[in-house]
Amino acid sequence: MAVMSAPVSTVEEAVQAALATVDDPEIRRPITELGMVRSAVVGPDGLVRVELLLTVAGCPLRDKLRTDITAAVSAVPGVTGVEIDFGVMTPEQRQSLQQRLRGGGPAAEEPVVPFAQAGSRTRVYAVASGKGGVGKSSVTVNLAAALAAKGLNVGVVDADIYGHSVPRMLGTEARPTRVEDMIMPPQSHGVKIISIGMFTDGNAAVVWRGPMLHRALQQFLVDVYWGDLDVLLLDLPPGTGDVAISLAQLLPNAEILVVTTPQTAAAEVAERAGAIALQTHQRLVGVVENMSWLELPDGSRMEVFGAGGGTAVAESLTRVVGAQVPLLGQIPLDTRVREAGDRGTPIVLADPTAPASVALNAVADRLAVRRESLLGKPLGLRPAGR
Ligand SMILES: Nc1ncnc2c1ncn2[C@@H]1O[C@H](COP(=O)(O)OP(=O)(O)OP(=O)(O)O)[C@@H](O)[C@H]1O
Repeated sequence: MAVMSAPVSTVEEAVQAALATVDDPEIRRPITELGMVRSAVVGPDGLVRVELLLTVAGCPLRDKLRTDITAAVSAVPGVTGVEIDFGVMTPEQRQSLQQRLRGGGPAAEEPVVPFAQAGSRTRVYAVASGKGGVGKSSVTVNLAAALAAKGLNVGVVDADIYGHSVPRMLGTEARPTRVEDMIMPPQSHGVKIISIGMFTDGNAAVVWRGPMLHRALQQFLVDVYWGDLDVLLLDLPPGTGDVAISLAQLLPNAEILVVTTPQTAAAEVAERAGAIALQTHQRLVGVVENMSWLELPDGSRMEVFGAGGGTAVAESLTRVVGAQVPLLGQIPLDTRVREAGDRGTPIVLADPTAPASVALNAVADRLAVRRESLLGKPLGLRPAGR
């Protein structure tokens, strides 16, 4: 009995379906949806020729695309081999991709910050500290990694003009790529990252004056393709300055998370952060005390930097703003926090059972709650007994 080969159209459909499972590594949407598959032809011998259009010439992720496409298409029954020809999108094709990513509409006249729109479901947290070196960036990257590990879509804007240590702490040296005037953020440990350091060559000390900084921040929020984020964290420079004011203008709905050590001149920090929040009408989501104590081998705690700073800041802020500002957590001093950061894998991922990780995860849990109000929304209740 002759063996019937599957009709070609079916194989072609299956190849299309297989291609639709391949995401562009940067944009994280199916290549078929992005208009990147120019053609996919199945030859009579079962050899599939795919013509793929890259968004930019010399796309660094070309090999990854090749591997992913080959794996997906080879798995289709009837396919004997896969050949991929790479081309590059024309400016028109890139423009139409950009429009598709922006939701169909033409580019707006006025830059629109998606997270500041009324319907935005993204919770925005600006992580601030009174002074440098208290572990603001460490807290930011650990919260980001913890939230991503919980399955949330998370982005981080590293706006710390003095430090920009976020990419290193999250283990990426990748540079963002551009599609027309959209910027694709690198991703690491499931977190999308844009850092002010990615736009300055090497470690060149750049003097960021107010207007320039405002434009940079605006670009990070408007031109970066963040996709649908659940949480956006911003690592602010220490102290209060131009960035805080820009932030308030660009993201009036951002909530401020204050990081302090037990020793910090609590009243002073609280007063300053509180005054800014009052001026800008931003909500203070809470205080994280970092470097709270060092656990000694006998289980006792050594309070290296004193005690009570976090509570004092939270109480003082509560008084200043007239609304409850909670102490969200106390993170112990632990050399593993620094080592994990230096290695590019935050401690919440590298050593999830360490007390510092447990404390950071508990803070992340409190921040993970969706901003959506329940008013007028279906509650999705299940029948009793299920
Ligand atoms: N809980 C902790 N235990 C041990 N080391 C820590 C802890 N938190 C932060 N560190 C270390 O302290 C140093 C300063 O932390 P980090 O860079 O996060 O602070 P920062 O407030 O963001 O500083 P800046 O704003 O000056 O960049 C880093 O080397 C970091 O690894």
